[in-house]
Amino acid sequence: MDIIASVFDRHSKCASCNKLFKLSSKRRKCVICKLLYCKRCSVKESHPHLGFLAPKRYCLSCYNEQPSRTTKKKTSNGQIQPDSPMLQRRETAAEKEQRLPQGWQNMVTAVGISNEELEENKDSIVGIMSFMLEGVKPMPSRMSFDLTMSNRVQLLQTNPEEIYQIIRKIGEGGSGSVYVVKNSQNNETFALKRIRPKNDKQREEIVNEIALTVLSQNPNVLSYYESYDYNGFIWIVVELMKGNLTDLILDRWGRIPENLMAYISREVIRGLAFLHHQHRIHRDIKSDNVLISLDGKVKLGDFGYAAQLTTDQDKRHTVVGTPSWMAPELVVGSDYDTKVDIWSLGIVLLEMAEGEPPYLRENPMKALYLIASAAPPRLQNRTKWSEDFKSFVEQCLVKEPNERASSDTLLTHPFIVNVPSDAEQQFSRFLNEWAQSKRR
Ligand SMILES: Nc1ncnc2c1ncn2[C@@H]1O[C@H](COP(=O)(O)OP(=O)(O)OP(=O)(O)O)[C@@H](O)[C@H]1O
Repeated sequence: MDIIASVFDRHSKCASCNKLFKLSSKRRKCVICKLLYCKRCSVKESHPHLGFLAPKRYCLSCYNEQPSRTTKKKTSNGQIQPDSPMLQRRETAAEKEQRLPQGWQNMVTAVGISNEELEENKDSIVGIMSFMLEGVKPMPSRMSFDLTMSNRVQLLQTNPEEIYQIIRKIGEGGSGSVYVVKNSQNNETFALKRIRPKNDKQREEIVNEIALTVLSQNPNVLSYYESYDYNGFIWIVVELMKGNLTDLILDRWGRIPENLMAYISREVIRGLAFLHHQHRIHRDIKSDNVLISLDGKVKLGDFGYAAQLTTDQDKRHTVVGTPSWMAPELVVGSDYDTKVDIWSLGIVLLEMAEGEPPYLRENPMKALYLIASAAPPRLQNRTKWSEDFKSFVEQCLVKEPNERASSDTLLTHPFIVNVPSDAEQQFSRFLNEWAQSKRR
């Protein structure tokens, strides 16, 4: 009997309050410090998927010490190791609110929620907002990114011309030609980019471009279908668009209504925010790489210069891109990050308003010198444009990258928040009228 009692009626001391409690199972142990705690001095947390089948218990101090983002776990021998998201302490509404970008309230009122409703339901609205802006992925290591890349890029070795019939050539890029093609199996049309790599390095760059396109699939990024490695060429099949923003700008600059410029900017920033959340830089944002379709869609294309930041290399310093759109920190060879895309977006806005980027007519060397040394460019005609538009451009074109707005912050700027709800249809009508006028 004594033996049975000792098994079923063992008592232990709580490591926090010293109270004796009945030890019925190991679940009284804090999973972090491994000491025993009574019910009052510990927290039981359910597994997000397995629920009560796999709960974990933490003592209050280990539970509260967990920083919500980079949670670390103490092992029994006192070492610190990265932890699973499950161990993260739940953030309070006030903490969540602190993480929201400046001006988030504008975003809420823009979707028709009044200030009174916002005050009344602040906690739940803050919860929704922080969920929407969630999605910032942890930065991968070089090794894990290379592994993901090699798993996701598949180059078919068969002849693509057995499936894709070339209809006509769209254009010629620096690296290859782009064609409209028709898939003979389903009669759908696509764009096909055909490149003949000159050497192994260029081949590697093309595979990098494909990988970053594949990994960046989003409604504001050109859709990717498949690629082939056949007959000395790399063939990349992507969604067919009407053309690029440059074509529209060359014809209609200064006459694109401001609300449509805001819509185009919003779509570009949505694509950028998605890339930036994954610590990816496009590095060649310019009107040529913003593709548009007659149904009003706006997508980022050409990932030829895109780069993935990793824990091994969280900044870049290689000077790549197209001179007039390059950010000052990139031009001077300093370390740079995702903020270079924001500068380039500011230049795209100047293109839409004024027809071309600053310094386009200068010798490229002089252009780079001016970007680095002159005051940031601004919209020339100060009376023609709204305060919101001018302020938006100014927030993109800040020379100091740390002071330049991020893609998340720009999404909450009034210029973007006030984009009309039918802007996509308006843009589609505008493009169709433009296409018709060109046909005449
Ligand atoms: N998916 C697509 N749908 C429609 N047109 C496209 C598509 N992709 C590219 N184009 C057009 O084809 C032309 C050549 O594109 P490409 O990306 O090769 O040019 P590029 O940007 O000059 O190239 P690179 O940056 O490699 O020098 C451009 O006019 C571009 O707008």
